[in-house]
Amino acid sequence: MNPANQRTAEGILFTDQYQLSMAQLYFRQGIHEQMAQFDHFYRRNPNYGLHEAGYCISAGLEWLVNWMQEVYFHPEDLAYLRSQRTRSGAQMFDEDFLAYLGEYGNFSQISLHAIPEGRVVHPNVPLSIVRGPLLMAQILETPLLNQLNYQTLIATKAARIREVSRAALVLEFGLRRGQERGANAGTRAALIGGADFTSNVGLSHVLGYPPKGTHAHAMVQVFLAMGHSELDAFRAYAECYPDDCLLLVDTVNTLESGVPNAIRVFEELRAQGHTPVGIRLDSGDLAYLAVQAAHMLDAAGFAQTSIVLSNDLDELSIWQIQSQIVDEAHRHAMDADAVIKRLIYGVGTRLVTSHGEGALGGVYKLVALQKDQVWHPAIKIADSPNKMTNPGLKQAWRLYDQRGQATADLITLEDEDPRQQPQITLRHHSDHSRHRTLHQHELTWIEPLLVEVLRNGQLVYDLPSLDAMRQTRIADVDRLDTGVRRIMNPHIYHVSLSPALWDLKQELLQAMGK
Ligand SMILES: Nc1ncnc2c1ncn2[C@@H]1O[C@H](COP(=O)(O)OP(=O)(O)OP(=O)(O)O)[C@@H](O)[C@H]1O
Ligand SMILES: O=P(O)(O)OC[C@H]1O[C@H](OP(=O)(O)OP(=O)(O)O)[C@H](O)[C@@H]1O
Ligand SMILES: O=C(O)c1cccnc1
Repeated sequence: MNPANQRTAEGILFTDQYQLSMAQLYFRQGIHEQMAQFDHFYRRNPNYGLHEAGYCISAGLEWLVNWMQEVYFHPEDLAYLRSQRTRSGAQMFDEDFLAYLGEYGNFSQISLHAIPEGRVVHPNVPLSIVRGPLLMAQILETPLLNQLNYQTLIATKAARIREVSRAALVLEFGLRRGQERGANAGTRAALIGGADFTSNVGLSHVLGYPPKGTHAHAMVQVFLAMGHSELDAFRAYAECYPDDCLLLVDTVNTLESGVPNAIRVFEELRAQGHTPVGIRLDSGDLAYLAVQAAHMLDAAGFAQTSIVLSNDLDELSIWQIQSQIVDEAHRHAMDADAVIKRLIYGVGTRLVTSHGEGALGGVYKLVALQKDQVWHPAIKIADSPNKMTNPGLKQAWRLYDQRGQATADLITLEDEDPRQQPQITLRHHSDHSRHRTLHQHELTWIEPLLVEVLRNGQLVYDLPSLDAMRQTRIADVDRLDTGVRRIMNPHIYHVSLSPALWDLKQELLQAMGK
């Protein structure tokens, strides 16, 4: 794509045609500046092939906000819209509408509340709430969903990989397999969700993180093709990077050639006063080979070296590898924890492509419209109770029990504050027979989840650093019951409605004859 086209495709036209069609209709009706509120939420946790996840990790907000602050209808965007024709050949978008977009077609009147990046989030809870003139709030639907859905999906996958990897480091290796440039967003989300570092150089630079990496089979193959040996290749690498020497040992034969050659080179480095970093295994039975290699490295006095494992890994294979390592280590009278602690998982394809579940189904629904200065709640009727939206202006809260563990999320109307209520009733979002009551003394903390991010287009929130987002994620995951954290068959975390919100929903449904 040439740079001019790229700006057009990634600017304000990074939306669906129907948003623009509706925008013109609102303009024609004279309701385009009527204030509207849309909630963004998802209905179920991703299912990565091991049953639904127990939670998600929110991500993508900073990039969305940056985008919203940058884009507007450039003259060439308007010229393109001017060139669009209806079936009868008439101009699709009228001049007065285009002139309006030219003057007001930006997000400077939009206010945004959102759950910060790195936080644990749950189905049906508004992750972001957009309030602003109907026309621009409508156009925002597609780009907001695009950015928040993907990064949240990948951050969640990374959190699951983090969960099973325990003390081992996780490196994100997915750039070559990601969905083209979207892989950059995937890298960022993976770092928020659980990867410790990435091999993606550009993104590491953008985020202020050191990129990490080893070497590929190609380097050893080059030496072999030139009539040299694997040992020559390793020596050349060690000479180039004496203090960063991490060798891929499976090009020829892992245990017969790769590991012994690496040990020879490590001994040479040690003799010169350098500390070798480790080896990488990229094929075969990674648990068996990791323990065998650890045994050989220990015997040669390199117990501190790392062992990187890669090859189509995901949370399930890592889980299996960790458990097999316990057995393999036992067989060699080795300390399994010590082996696991020196492991580094390089995870690419299955992380950035979210293997098992290719998309997060986040939606953006109109929940209120202002008329004559008064907000009127809106609801979307659906055949399935699960698909009915929660109407009105809202806030979301997290309730922590006596142990400080998150026990439920509660969605209330905007003017409700459960912190002021002696007892809190939690209603199931669709089943009227299911509710429970909590008293304040049963809780240690009631936390509002949404923060104000944009007020009339102005940033009013201190965007946290990547480190801060990761600390947030670690603290939030720690406050989940272990049952909710499980990577398969997790406990269902309760997301409830306040009685006032429940009543409003019922009122609207009845008014619509449901
Ligand atoms: N101990 C293990 N437990 C669970 N999965 C593993 C284990 N070791 C490797 N795997 C996974 O098994 C899959 C295939 O391993 P396999 O042994 O066929 O790799 P390979 O020999 O490198 O084959 P290929 O050359 O086709 O990549 C990979 O996804 C790898 O991550
Ligand atoms: O398996 P992933 O989780 O996607 O991790 C990234 C993979 O990319 C590389 O393989 P590739 O076959 O592309 O090149 P190589 O010659 O370096 O092995 C690397 O060896 C990993 O196996
Ligand atoms: O540095 C590595 O080992 C690496 C980087 C990208 C993909 N696979 C491996």
